[in-house]
Amino acid sequence: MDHRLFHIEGLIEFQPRIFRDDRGYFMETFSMKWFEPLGLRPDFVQDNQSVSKKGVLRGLHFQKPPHAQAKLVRVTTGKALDIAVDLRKESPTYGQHVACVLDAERQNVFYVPEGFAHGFVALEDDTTFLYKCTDFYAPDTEGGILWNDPSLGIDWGIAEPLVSPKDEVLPTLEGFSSPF
Ligand SMILES: Cc1cn([C@H]2C[C@H](O)[C@@H](COP(=O)(O)OP(=O)(O)O[C@H]3O[C@@H](C)C(=O)[C@@H](O)[C@H]3O)O2)c(=O)[nH]c1=O
Repeated sequence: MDHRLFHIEGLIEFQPRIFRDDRGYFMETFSMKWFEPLGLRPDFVQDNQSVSKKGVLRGLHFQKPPHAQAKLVRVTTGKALDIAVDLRKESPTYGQHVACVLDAERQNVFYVPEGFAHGFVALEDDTTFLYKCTDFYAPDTEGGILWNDPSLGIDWGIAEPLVSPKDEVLPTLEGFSSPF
């Protein structure tokens, strides 16, 4: 299993080993052994799955403390451009983001710790997005940032994504008081 770090501390991309043979393939999709050498032990308590048509954009979302979530995300069909925006007030990279393409062929996995807003756009039809979370769904604590806030400077690579009404009215970063 290889991993890659980014200019924003805390984000990790994992590339699990895929064992192919005549039957197909086998792979580990999560192991605590990926995290322990990095000094981490995320306590995942919920798994989620969504399917999106090409051009669907979900985000940018987070849950506020005490129900903040770290997420371990991947796609099993299709492809997604995944975005994590650093909302940690004390972080030198506050407001900056990382883009990570998640690809069902590569089977790469992206770890987004607490303190980030997270979102993705489906680059193909039937993009099946799976993720583990370290806290339960707590709708009263949901928050978000507007996906096309110019101050974020995110290149989503798609002109007119399909966005939920809820996500269209999220606030921009200006004047936003981060809970992290
Ligand atoms: C997130 C979530 C939603 N739901 C329900 C509420 C709602 O009726 C329906 C759809 O919810 P949403 O529109 O919030 O789904 P969606 O826009 O896909 O929300 C997700 O977006 C990505 C980017 C994330 O990072 C996730 O944490 C989550 O916020 O599913 C749950 O039951 N449990 C959950 O954990």
